[in-house]
Amino acid sequence: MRVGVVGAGYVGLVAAAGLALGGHQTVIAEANPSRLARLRERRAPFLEPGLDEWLRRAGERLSVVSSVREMGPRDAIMIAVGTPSGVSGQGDLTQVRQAVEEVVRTAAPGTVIVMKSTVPPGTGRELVRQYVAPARRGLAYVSNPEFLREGKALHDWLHPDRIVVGAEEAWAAERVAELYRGIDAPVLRTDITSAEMIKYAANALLATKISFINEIANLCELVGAHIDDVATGVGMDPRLGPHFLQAGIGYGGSCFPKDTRALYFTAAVNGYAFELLRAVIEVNRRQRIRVVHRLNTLLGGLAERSVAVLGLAFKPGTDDTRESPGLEIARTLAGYGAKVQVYDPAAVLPDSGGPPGSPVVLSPGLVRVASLEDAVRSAQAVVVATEWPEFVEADWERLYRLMAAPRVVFDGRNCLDAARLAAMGFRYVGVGRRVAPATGDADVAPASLAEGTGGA
Ligand SMILES: NC(=O)c1ccc[n+]([C@@H]2O[C@H](COP(=O)([O-])OP(=O)(O)OC[C@H]3O[C@@H](n4cnc5c(N)ncnc54)[C@H](O)[C@@H]3O)[C@@H](O)[C@H]2O)c1
Ligand SMILES: O=c1ccn([C@@H]2O[C@H](COP(=O)(O)OP(=O)(O)O[C@H]3O[C@H](CO)[C@@H](O)[C@H](O)[C@H]3O)[C@@H](O)[C@H]2O)c(=O)[nH]1
Repeated sequence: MRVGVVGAGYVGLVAAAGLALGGHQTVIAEANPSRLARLRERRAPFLEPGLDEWLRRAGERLSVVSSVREMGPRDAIMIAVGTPSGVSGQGDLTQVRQAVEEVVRTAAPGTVIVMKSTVPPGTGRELVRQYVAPARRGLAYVSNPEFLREGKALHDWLHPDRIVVGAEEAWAAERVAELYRGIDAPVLRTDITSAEMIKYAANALLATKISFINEIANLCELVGAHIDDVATGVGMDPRLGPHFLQAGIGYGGSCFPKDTRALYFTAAVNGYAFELLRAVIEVNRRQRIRVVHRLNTLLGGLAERSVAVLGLAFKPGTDDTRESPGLEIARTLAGYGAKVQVYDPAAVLPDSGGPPGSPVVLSPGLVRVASLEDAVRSAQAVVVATEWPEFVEADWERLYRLMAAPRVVFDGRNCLDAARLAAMGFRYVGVGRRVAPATGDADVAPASLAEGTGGA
């Protein structure tokens, strides 16, 4: 088939490369000049393991243009543009509206418009009414939400749990299912609005699991239970499952924060107060503040204290810093007068042009440094915000020597060996984790259990 893709973000680019490798003649339109330049060199404009290789392998079957009108006639055009949070938390549909308008204006009769962007339930119906139906050119609109994860996007493209196709016309749904020929996954046919809702409900439920386990972890600290064992035991029930029960400083990224807010907003404008989702969002916000509260207690204040924050990417395996917990915590600490050094092996900050080779001052009191050692040197406390292997496998004895007293390690991802670090003399603090007191250091466990547990 001749396929077009609008927008070369994670979803658009992975889809375009995947469709080309699946045998479709694919053209991708990207409006951002720097992203476009990278694509023309067959390089992905962001970190996604294996994607450069896919772009090379796609060869002639994948071409790159700067706008929708250069695409030529297509059987299907996928829209994969951004849907960020608007000022009130609603899904900002500016890019989507513009893309749909361009497609409707230029597409050949009979083109199927495939919505890959995450748009609030009800959006597709409105777009059809406003743009697609009045064009009267036999265009069809299909909702086809995407469930891939950053860092594992190629695997997820090839092995999706399901392909959701929300359509009014059977021929259009069949054409979309045909795009995925060769991919072994169940195809779920629904109406447009239900397909849109599936995407939000899935993300909201995953976010709920995270906030739930974080609240259980906070409670573990108060009653003296160990979240690692609790999560393992809970996850052994197949009705609950072991996934998304990792306690820590909460979820970040380009999807969960904005999609939970957008669903909450959609409920609100439809006259429904989605209380459970409100709590999920609030718990996630507090989880980040708790770190600041805990350090404030353990360091006897924050002003002039030296803190290293390790991890700016919202999770390992990506360079994406959208809604990064580490970045927010670092900014908050600096705002309270701490001297904060941040380090991340891959993260790209939009305003500083990428990973630095030398220290970059991000704002007063907040410096991004180029190595783990530089970050922790003279730091009184370290916050592990992203569980990069470089941090998990670090020589913590060496880091101990570089740091200054009281050598607090706040393990925001529960990814370090708590007992080992405590035995080395660190003041280890996890999220819902009990630490056995090291010999001769009996205050480690009570301190990590007793302080900062009030829901900041
Ligand atoms: N990032 C993910 O892991 C993920 C996973 C599933 C779903 N989604 C959803 O997919 C959508 C895209 O998110 P993303 O993170 O992949 O992308 P993104 O927001 O990083 O990038 C979107 C791209 O579209 C381009 N663009 C916007 N309007 C355009 C136009 N008219 N013509 C050409 N290019 C245009 C922008 O320049 C930008 O490069 C969002 O709705 C998101 O919620 C994202
Ligand atoms: O048990 C867990 C699991 C995840 N996280 C955090 O949750 C965030 C999101 O993680 P993940 O889901 O792996 O990353 P994304 O790439 O944002 O993918 C999510 O968001 C995408 C965009 O909608 C969806 O397509 C995916 O299915 C959905 O997993 C990250 O900050 C993680 O650190 C936790 O705190 N605890």
